[in-house]
Amino acid sequence: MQTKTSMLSGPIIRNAVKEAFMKLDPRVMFRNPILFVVEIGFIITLFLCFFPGAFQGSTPAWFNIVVAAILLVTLLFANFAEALAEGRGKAQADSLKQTKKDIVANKWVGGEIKQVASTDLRKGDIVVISQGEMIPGDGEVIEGLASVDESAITGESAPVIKEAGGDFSSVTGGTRVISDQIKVRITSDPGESFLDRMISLVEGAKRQKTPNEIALNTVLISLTLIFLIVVVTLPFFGDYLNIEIDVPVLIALLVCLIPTTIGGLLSAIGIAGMDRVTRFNVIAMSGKAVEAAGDINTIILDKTGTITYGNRMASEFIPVGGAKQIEVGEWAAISSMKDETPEGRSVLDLMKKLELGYNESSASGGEFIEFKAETRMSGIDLSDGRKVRKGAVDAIKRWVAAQNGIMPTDLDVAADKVASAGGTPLAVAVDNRIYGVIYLKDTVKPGMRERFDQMRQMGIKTVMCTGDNPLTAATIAREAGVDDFIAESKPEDKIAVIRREQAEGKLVAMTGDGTNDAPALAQADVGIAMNSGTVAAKEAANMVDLDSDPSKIIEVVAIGKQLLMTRGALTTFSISNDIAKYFAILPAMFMLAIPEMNTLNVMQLGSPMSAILSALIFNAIIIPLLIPLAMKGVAYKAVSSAQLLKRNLFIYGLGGVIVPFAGIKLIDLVIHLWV
Ligand SMILES: Nc1ncnc2c1ncn2[C@@H]1O[C@H](COP(=O)(O)OP(=O)(O)OP(=O)(O)O)[C@@H](O)[C@H]1O
Ligand SMILES: [K+]
Ligand SMILES: [Mg+2]
Repeated sequence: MQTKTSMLSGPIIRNAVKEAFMKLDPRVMFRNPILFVVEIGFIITLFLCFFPGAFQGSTPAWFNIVVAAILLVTLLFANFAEALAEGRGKAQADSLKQTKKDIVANKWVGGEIKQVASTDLRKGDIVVISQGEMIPGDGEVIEGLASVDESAITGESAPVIKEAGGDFSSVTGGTRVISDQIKVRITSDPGESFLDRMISLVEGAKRQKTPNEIALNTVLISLTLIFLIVVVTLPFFGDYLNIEIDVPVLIALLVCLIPTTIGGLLSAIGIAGMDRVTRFNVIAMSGKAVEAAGDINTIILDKTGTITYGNRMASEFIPVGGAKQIEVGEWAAISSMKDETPEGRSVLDLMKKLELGYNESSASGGEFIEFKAETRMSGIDLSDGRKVRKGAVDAIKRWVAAQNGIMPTDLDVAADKVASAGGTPLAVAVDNRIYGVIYLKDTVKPGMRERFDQMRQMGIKTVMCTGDNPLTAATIAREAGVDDFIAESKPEDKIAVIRREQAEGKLVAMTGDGTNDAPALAQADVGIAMNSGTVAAKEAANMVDLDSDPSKIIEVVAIGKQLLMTRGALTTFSISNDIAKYFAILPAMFMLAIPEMNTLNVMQLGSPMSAILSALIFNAIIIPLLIPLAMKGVAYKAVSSAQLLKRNLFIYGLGGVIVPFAGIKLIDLVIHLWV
């Protein structure tokens, strides 16, 4: 993202203060029933400030004024928390909007270029973009190759190559072509582009409560209702016992008992969680996706490029069946002349490094066979009829066997040697003869084992899916420390793994970038597409990683977990707080009516009135005090959910009881000087 808005910049705070007042509008307040109850309490006490005797109460006017003031401040604090969380998103949206300028697009109509406004482009339109021009909308390159500056979207200044066909064909509106020319088919209608979606997401325009949030809200509202009923019926008991209970005191009791703390912070926690993902350069299409990430049981990972660096480089030609090393190199090179994959290019690099030559002209007139994940082979059909292939050893064996070829006895030994070192063996064959093996070297990224250990401690299973052979897969799986692996898998096998896990009731996350990953990305509960990937992948996924770093899935899960933990911790804290306040206020209430009941004053508070006001003040100031925690998230540790629950219940449950006792006592010591 272009702007990394700091957490608390001046304008954001100023704006949040203003918003806090605007949100007092009952029509806005109504959406948060807990705070709405507080607002009604405020209105009643405000009325009592002017007509203290209206409900035959005996509390003095000054007491009513102070209660009304504290209630107002409580509302403002809660509104401020939400506005602050929203503010950062708005600031980001503003800078994105600047990227989204209306420009003139060169539309390709019937072989001619027509200039139209970018806002008039529709799905299916073809546009031509040349060096220096802005790409007018999201689309897919259908012709040509260009380097594109995507820094406006990704914040990454290095240009990326976009070309027709393959996994690097998608372009985003608002990015700039910095060399060459491409023809692009537009894939989104006005207002529905990636940038549009990003803006409305960070702006919170589309922010909907997630199912988890709705469930928690329902519990909190039920609690509020129960306390409301309890408090409303109290005066009747009072009448029966001949005790007069004043309305402002009842309101103070109610506000202290209902979960105002979590009610005030709940939406801030949700917004901040999404914001953390955004700052991490991942665009989540919904809050639900972020939460689902926190509940993930299984992560499906690619081997190449995710667990390993993925720059698989040819490092050795190993001859088999009596062939010579130069022959292996020669055929490997010929099969790679038009193979634009990193693997293919590395074969030609190795030839240069070994100073081996080959007859390039023998390929002329031949038909190149592109690498496909389905066939796991690439090569060329020469004009003289010979067919040259390189590819996964089992795939080449099958291809050669189909032509009644013979298997060199030392082939498996050579392949296994490469595979057991964690490398990928590619067999090289011409028609029915296998010449040897190319050793593709790849390295496991550092720190993977620690990350997978953490995942395991969190109770998450990691499954590596790879098109590679079982031995290579096993070696890398062991080295990286994943729980399980699937070798020789075709793209459709990924979707099968996901379905199998989901059938066991598990939530599954995966990353992908190709069009053939799209169904699996859609099937997964959390699908993270790489920004460099195809339009299909990005549309199927519910998150897009702007940095195109597939291993980020691990952090996204951590952020989701942290969001759920923060919500749980603050809910626990809020509810145990309310219990503590009960012990401060209830005795005070009865003492106010029957001064002889001093034994009830367990907290030894100064006077009944200062007890009530202290509890109410504490109830208000705990909200801003917890804003940093709500926004930053609780400290995160990789342990199982059960352990987490125990730990959080202990810290936030016990803390939630102790902190208000201490806080209320402290406030009472100060205000008792006057009250
Ligand atoms: N350029 C290529 N030419 C021929 N065969 C290749 C080429 N690239 C890869 N292969 C073979 O095809 C197999 C599948 O490749 P693919 O890229 O689909 O999966 P992978 O990279 O091994 O696994 P992952 O899913 O972890 O990325 C590889 O294991 C390799 O044996
Ligand atoms: K409360
Ligand atoms: Mg791959």
